[in-house]
Amino acid sequence: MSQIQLENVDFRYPNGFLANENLNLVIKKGERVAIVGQNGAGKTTAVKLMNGLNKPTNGNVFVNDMNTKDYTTAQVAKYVGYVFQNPDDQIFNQSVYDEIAYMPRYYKKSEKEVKKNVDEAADILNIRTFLKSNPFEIPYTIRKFVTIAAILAIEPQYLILDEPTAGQDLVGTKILSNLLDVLQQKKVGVITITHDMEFVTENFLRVIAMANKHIIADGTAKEIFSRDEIIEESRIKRTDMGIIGAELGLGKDILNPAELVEVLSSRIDVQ
Ligand SMILES: Nc1ncnc2c1ncn2[C@@H]1O[C@H](COP(=O)(O)OP(=O)(O)OP(=O)(O)O)[C@@H](O)[C@H]1O
Repeated sequence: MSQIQLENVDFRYPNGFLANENLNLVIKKGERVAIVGQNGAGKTTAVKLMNGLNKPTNGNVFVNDMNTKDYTTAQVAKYVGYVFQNPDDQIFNQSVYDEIAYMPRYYKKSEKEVKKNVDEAADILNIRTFLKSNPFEIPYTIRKFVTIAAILAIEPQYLILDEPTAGQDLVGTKILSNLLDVLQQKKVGVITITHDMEFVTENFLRVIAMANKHIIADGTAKEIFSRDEIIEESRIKRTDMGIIGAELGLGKDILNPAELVEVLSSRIDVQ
């Protein structure tokens, strides 16, 4: 069965610090999930469990039918690709082309297939003009797209994005939204860690809120944002439209401008 499953998972770092406690979740093929929550809640630690970079110290993580404990990270990462929060932790090749080609070559694809993977991934991220560039000489935001393309080129079943919109302007954020649409068509699941609630409410139906090592809520964006105790405990912020809606007493689950306008116009009609 194609899914990621965390079953009673704890993760303790080698220094003894317990970063995740009793995590349980299932993410199905093609699902889009946003993981939100306070700094240090354990979000990055948790997603690294999903692609085998971290192995649970208690419980089990399954990717499809593979228990990650029994496989190398490279074997798991073929199915679940993780894009690092900081591109400089990921990039090490001297050209953008070689950086994107690295994993397909690692998996012993022919150069013809490698080129196809590189071109496709570069087109989705709008970075074809940079293929010959040295990745260390291009802007940070483009470097971030290079790292996403490098993981996309593996053709994973799931893509994990860690803070993808950080530092991106409107055009960059639109390229990311377009990426999500392309991945949806290809039935590739997407798991995003983000502090950008506008990005969450515009692109994600399912939201997992974390606080202090735990998953404290798992539901639709509407369910999560309408609950004050979840917002407070996970220290997330409602969207600007959500704040205005709540201040006006129009409810706590308004997510975007269209919903605010809809609620306001229905009130005006009634009067
Ligand atoms: N290698 C490590 N060794 C020990 N502790 C670590 C290590 N990496 C992270 N931690 C600790 O684990 C906790 C969870 O970190 P993690 O990066 O998973 O949080 P996060 O929710 O992703 O935070 P942020 O939003 O700030 O990125 C933090 O207290 C962090 O200091």
